[in-house]
Amino acid sequence: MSGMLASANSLSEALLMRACEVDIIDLKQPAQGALGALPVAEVAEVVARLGKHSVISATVGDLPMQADLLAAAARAMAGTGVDYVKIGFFPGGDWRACMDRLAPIAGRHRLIAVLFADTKPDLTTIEALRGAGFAGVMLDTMDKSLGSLTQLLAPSELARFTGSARAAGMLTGLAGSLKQSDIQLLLPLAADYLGFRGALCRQHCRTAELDADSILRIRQLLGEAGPQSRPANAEGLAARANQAES
Ligand SMILES: O=C[C@H](O)COP(=O)(O)O
Repeated sequence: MSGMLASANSLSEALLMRACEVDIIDLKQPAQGALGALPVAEVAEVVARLGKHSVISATVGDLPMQADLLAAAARAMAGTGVDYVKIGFFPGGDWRACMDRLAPIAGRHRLIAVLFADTKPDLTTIEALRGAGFAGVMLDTMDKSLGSLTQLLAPSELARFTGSARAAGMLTGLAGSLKQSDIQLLLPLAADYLGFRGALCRQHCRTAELDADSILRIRQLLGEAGPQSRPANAEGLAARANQAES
């Protein structure tokens, strides 16, 4: 069984995600890239409003692989109190130096490394990430125009990724323009979570408005995770969101 990570770009989107009972509310600004960041103050506000009852992650942005820059961004985002800080490992730069610089932060906060399937990452990186103290590793896509993760990598390659991450004792996540139809294919891989943004939005456009029915449908396809009954449609959801607000 895999949980559902859903990317939200504001407090109001995060409240909707909570009402839909997603497992991880992932704070990011999709308009600013694959891992576009929200301002630290906005993330802190969402954590203050939802943090007690929700698991929250946040991205640090599409940053170049410069150790000092990444460490400062990770430290600032971790300071908001989010449960997980997601850090993209983009092509170029010195990954080893970045991991070394992030290791002391990983000792105090849960860091998730994001590798990009469309850059053909070397899976031996997973072992190095574990050594640096990262809590998890996720596979996503950098160029959203290339199609979904399942179009870029064969099931055997995805299984090699989730298997390596699990063997390293790390949390595993899969994402990258995933569609509802990808879920059945990915569930046997038993990643800890599947991540979504585009598929939760109108016209499957990751910068567009969220579509509550799509969120609920994906939640349903991933199986019942929470103890409460889940609203079945957008009207039930609106009632739940209003309760959450009050
Ligand atoms: O972390 C998950 C991502 O936000 C996935 O975004 P996407 O479905 O638009 O590729």
